Amino acid sequence: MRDEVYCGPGSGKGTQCEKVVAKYGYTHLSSGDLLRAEVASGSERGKQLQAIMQKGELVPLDTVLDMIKDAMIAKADVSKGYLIDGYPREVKQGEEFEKKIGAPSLLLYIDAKSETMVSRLMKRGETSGRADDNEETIKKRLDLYYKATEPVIAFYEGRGIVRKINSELAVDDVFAEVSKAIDALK
Ligand SMILES: Nc1nc2c(ncn2[C@@H]2O[C@H](COP(=O)(O)OP(=O)(O)OP(=O)(O)O)[C@@H](O)[C@H]2O)c(=O)[nH]1
Ligand SMILES: O=c1ccn([C@@H]2O[C@H](COP(=O)(O)OP(=O)(O)O)[C@@H](O)[C@H]2O)c(=O)[nH]1
Ligand SMILES: [Mg+2]
Repeated sequence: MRDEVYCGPGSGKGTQCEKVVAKYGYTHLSSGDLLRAEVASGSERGKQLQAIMQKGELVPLDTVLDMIKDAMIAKADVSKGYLIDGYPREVKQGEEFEKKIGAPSLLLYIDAKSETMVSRLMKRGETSGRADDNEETIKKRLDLYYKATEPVIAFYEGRGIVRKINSELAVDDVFAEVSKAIDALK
């Protein structure tokens, strides 16, 4: 079983994923976290990634797919299922994922207004230390989200696996809706 959590920057996907892992025990893979771990390692590849992420652009498709695939394989023996956070970022990435790995069973679309996403990220930026939590990069991330990433939702809507969840509510109320969507799979 494989779920994807999907939505704009700052909509709260990381927050909801943590709660899903605590309740359901899935293996959480955040493409953004995997990329940040590579940056933190100080490797040559990490330096190139940092430059892309600081600008709010997308890292090449194969790089991210390889990282996700390696992380999935590393957990294959013990995993109860995978929760993939913030991926695919563009339709082509989703197509490649299906060719190399498989099709997801549920797509959670955690939806918030763009003003909400911006204000959450600006607030998070006060303490996160993330190089991309600043006004200029947030604007680019949002633009790219609407241009490249939102079409991914339409792509999966055609398969009937999208569950849209309003994340303007308090965290626990959002999670109640997320839980319902996951329980409906069983
Ligand atoms: N009020 C409210 N705040 C939330 C909710 N979910 C997340 N937040 C806050 O919004 C900020 C962003 O949440 P994250 O879970 O880090 O967002 P994300 O979607 O993972 O964002 P990226 O890491 O940029 O992809 C955090 O500082 C949270 O405290 C929610 O449901 N309600
Ligand atoms: O599949 C991915 C996931 C992330 N990123 C890069 O990593 C950054 C942070 O991603 P994350 O999901 O952590 O945060 P978001 O942009 O959703 O706020 C993005 O802006 C991109 O530069 C990427 O290129 N491909
Ligand atoms: Mg996150």
